[in-house]
Parts: sequence; C-alpha cells; structure tokens
Amino acid sequence: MSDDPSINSPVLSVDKLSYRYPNGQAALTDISFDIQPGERIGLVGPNGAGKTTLLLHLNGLLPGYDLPVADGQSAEASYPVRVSGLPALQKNLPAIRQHVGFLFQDPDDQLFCSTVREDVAFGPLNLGLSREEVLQRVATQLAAMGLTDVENRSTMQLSFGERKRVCLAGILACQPNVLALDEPSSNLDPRARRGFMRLLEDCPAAQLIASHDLELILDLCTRVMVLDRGRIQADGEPATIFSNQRLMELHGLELPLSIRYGKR
Ligand SMILES: Nc1ncnc2c1ncn2[C@@H]1O[C@H](COP(=O)(O)OP(=O)(O)OP(=O)(O)O)[C@@H](O)[C@H]1O
Repeated sequence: MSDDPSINSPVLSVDKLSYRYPNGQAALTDISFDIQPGERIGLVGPNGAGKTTLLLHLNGLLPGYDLPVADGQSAEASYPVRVSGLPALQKNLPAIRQHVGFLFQDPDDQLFCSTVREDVAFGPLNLGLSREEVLQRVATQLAAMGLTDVENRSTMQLSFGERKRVCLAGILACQPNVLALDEPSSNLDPRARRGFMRLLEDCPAAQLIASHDLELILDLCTRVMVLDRGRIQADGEPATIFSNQRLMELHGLELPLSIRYGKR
C-alpha cells in the first residue's frame, strides 16, 4: 500500500445503497463496498438477485434512492454511490459517465449509430475531445478489437460477438477508470469468450463483472461478491467462496467444474 492517500482511495464506493423499483419491488438492501483502482471484482448470484440493478446504479442509470436523508444532512453528503469521491447525483452524471463505462448484457441496448466507426466514436465525441484525439482513440480501439475491417459496416450486419466487441471498443475509447460489465461472456462461443476475457484482462480500468460464468470470474477476478435477494451474502477470494458448497447451494449457485474436479 502507498502512503499517498489519493493512491489508495477507492475509484468507486457504495455505502448503504437500497433501491426499490417504482412498482414497489425491493431490489437492493443495504449494499456497501468499495472498488480500488484496477481491482477486478466478480458479482454472482441467482436470477433476480439484483446484479443488473446494482450495476445500473454505478453510472446513475437508475436515479432515485429510497434512503431517507438524515436531519441536518444534505442529499449530497448522504448519497450512497460515489465515483472518485463524486456523488452520483443528477447534476454530476456527465462527469460520472466519463469515469464509468457500462457494458449492457445485450449489445442491441447499446448500439444505435449507422456504422461501427460512428458507434465507437460516439462516446469520445461527447467528451468534447479534439477531432484528432477522437480519430486516434477510435482507430486504436478498432484495431485492438480486430474490427478495423468492418469499421464501415452497419452494426446490424455483425454477429452477436462482434457487436459486443463494438460496444466494448466504444466504452474503452472513453478511457473510463471503472467498467461495469453485465454478463460480458453470455452468448459468446468459446473462442469469442476467450478473446473477450483477454481484452478485459489487458484493460487497466477497475471492473465489476456481473456473471453466471463462474469460471470467468475465477480466471479474471481477485475478489467476488455473492448477491442474493438484494443483499451481499459473501465477499472474498473467488476460489475460497466457490469451494464453499453450503454457501453456494444456499444461494442457488453450482460449484464451477474446475473446482468440483480439483483442477484449481
Ligand atoms: N424494471 C423493473 N421493474 C420492477 N422490478 C424489476 C425491474 N427490473 C428488475 N426488477 C426486479 O428487481 C429484482 C432484481 O432484478 P435484477 O435484474 O437486478 O436481477 P439480476 O441478478 O440481474 O438477475 P439475472 O441474473 O436474471 O439477470 C428482481 O426481483 C426483478 O424482478
């Protein structure tokens, strides 16, 4: 650990976050955790556990908390989600979204421009960067994702895995320091999945990865949180948590095959 407090301060912190959807459905209860710079954390849990809901809060996609503001405290001081110290209040969202890149589970929720190139350029253009800087970032990401050959194609003419890479290219072109990834490996074939894992491994941003792919979490993450019924039920080292059969069964999770067959 460094003695410089700014180096050790979290890039993202969540403090006692609770959330209920407008129809009254409780989705998150009293969630607290920090993410340190460059840390890669898995988020696992059964269907309906609250994973997507939690990720959506990280860049302010779900405004409105049901936390009471204590007497004498401002909403700002009591805000439960902070990115680099900045509360994720409406007025701060443009700045927050520069810091946090969000990868949706379904690329079609994310892509909307006519060509691959335009989609990758959309985020950097909105950051107000110079044209040269935007062109350079777009070219770098297209090359890194192996998308240069399809840059002028419509995203609708691409495969699912290619569309997912376009989404990641657009996010990384904004150079966020946190990535919120919702099921990054779902619907990818084994080769595309491996390629996607390598891209995440090479990315220096802190990452919160919600996934049912426990092998991916084992390979990529140094920490995992188990979410169930909207609460964090366990938080620790992935191999230790995933070897705990009782805990896993209790929260509707199966032991990863590599652990079951002693390959780790
Ligand atoms: N738009 C919505 N309106 C009302 N309730 C919702 C909405 N979206 C999700 N929920 C509810 O909130 C809870 C958490 O859902 P969420 O999608 O965050 O779970 P999840 O862990 O991501 O699930 P999955 O693994 O199936 O993707 C569930 O009870 C779900 O039914």
